[in-house]
Amino acid sequence: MKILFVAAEVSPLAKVGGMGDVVGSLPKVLHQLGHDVRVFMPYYGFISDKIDVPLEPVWKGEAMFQQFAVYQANLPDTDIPLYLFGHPVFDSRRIYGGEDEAWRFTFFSNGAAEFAWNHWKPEIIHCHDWHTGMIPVWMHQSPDIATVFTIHNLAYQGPWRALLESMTWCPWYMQGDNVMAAAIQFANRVTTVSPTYAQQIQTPAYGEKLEGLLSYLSGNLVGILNGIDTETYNPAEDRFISSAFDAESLDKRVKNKIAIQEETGLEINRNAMLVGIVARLVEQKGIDLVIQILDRFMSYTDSQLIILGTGDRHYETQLWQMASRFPGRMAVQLLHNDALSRRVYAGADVFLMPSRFEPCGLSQLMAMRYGCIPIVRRTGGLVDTVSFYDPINEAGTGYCFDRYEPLDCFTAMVRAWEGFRFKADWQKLQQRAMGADFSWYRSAGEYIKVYKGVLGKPQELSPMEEEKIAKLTASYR
Ligand SMILES: Nc1ncnc2c1ncn2[C@@H]1O[C@H](COP(=O)(O)OP(=O)(O)O[C@H]2O[C@H](CO)[C@@H](O)[C@H](O)[C@H]2O)[C@@H](O)[C@H]1O
Repeated sequence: MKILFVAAEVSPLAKVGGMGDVVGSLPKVLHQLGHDVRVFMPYYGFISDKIDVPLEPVWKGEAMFQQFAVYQANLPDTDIPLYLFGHPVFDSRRIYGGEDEAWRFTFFSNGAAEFAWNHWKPEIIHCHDWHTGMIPVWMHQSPDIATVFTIHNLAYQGPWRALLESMTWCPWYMQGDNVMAAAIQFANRVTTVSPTYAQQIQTPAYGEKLEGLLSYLSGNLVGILNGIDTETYNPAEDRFISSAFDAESLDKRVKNKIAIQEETGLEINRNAMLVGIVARLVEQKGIDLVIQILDRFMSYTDSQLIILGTGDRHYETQLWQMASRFPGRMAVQLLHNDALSRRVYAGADVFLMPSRFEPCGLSQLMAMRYGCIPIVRRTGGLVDTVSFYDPINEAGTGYCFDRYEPLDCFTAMVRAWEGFRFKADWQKLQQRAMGADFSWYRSAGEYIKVYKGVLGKPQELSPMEEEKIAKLTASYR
C-alpha cells in the first residue's frame, strides 16, 4: 500500500513528545513489512543541522495565497522518503506555540493536501493530531485517497471553525466546531493510541467535550497500542548511557545510577531508591500530585528524585524551589534532552507517571525497557501497558494506583520503596518489565488491517503477513 504520514513532529528530527516518537518509528516497521510509506513534515530551520537536505526542492506549490517548496530527504538511517514542507514560517525557534500557530499548521495541512493531489499520490494519508486535521475534510472530495486520523492527544483541538473559515477554504459540507471534531467526522477511520483510551474518550470525564461525537462514531474508532523504537531504545546498545546492560546483566546497571547521580548533583548512593520523571510538565502528567506529596515522601523515605522536563512555568518554578529544599536528594533539569532522558531511564530505579489522563504513554515503556520500574496511575494506555506487581505469584511489571488522589499516589510510591529493599525479588521484577513486548510489530499489523479496511478490502492479515510479524517479534530482543 502507498501511505503518506503527515505530522508536525517526527523523531529524531523534531520531537516535543510522544507523537514524534510514533511518527518516527511506525513507518520504519510498515516499510519492513513491505509497504511504500513516506513521511511529510514541516521543514523546521534546525532540520538541516541534523540531516543533508538537497538545496533544490522536488516540488513547488501554493496554498492559502502562499508559495511553498517541498524538499526530499530520507528518514535518518532508512531509505524512507521524507518530504519537508519549506516556508519561512517554519523556522529554527519553535515547533509549537506563537500567535500564528493555528494558521501555520492549517497552511501546512493545506500544503500536504496539495502535494498529495499534485505530486505524489498515496492511497492513504495517515494524519496525526489536530495539526493535520483538515486533511480528512479536504480529502473527502477525493475518493481515491483515503484518510486515517490518529488522536494522540484529545486535549489539543486546534482552531475553531470561524477562524478556519477566515484563513482558508472550508468545503460547504464541513461540520464540527473545531479541527479535531471535523477530522473525527471526515476521516475514513479514526484511531487512538490505546484500547482503554479509546473507551475513555467516549465518556465526559475524558472526552474533552467531544465524547458525544466519539461515542456516536464509536464503530469507526479503534484503539491501537503504541510501541517504541526497540532498536534505538535498547539498553544493550545505547551509546548515550554509561554502561550497557541487558536483563541478564543487571549488575552493570548500577553504574548508570551512579553516573546520573554524579551528572545531576545528587549524592552518590546506590542504596537510596532513585525516582525518575521524564515528562512534559503539564497538567496531563499529574505534576500537581507530585508536588502535593513530595515533601512527605522525601521526609518519610531516603529516596532521591530526578525530574527532567519542560512545560508550564508554574510547575517549573515550584519543582525548582522544592529541589532547593532537598539538596543532594532532588535534581530538577528544566530542559529537553534525549540523551539525558535515556540516562534517567537507565539509572533510576523507579519511574513515576501519575497521569491525570494518558492516551498511551511511551515513557513508561522506555523505562521498563531499561529496567526502571513504573509507578503509574491506572488510566488510558497505562492500564494496557503496566500490570500490578504481585511478588508472591511473581507476576506484574509495576506499581499502580487508581484514584487521582495524593494519598493513593503516595501509598504506591511507599510500596515501591519498600519493595525496593528486597533485592532478589526486585531483580525478577526488573527482568519481567524488561521482557515485556514493546515492539511495534503487533500494532503495525493492526494498522495494516485499518489501512486495508479504508481501502475497502477485508480487514485481515494474510498468512504471509502474520508469519512476517511473528518472525520480527521473535527476533527483536
Ligand atoms: N524533557 C525531556 N527531554 C527528553 N525527552 C523528553 C522530555 N520530556 C518528554 N520526553 C520524551 O517525550 C516522549 C513522551 O512520550 P509520552 O508518550 O510518554 O507522552 P506525550 O504526552 O508527549 O505524548 C502523547 O502522544 C503519545 C504518542 O501517541 C502518547 O503515548 C501519549 O499518551 C500522549 O500524551 C518520550 O519519548 C520521552 O522520553
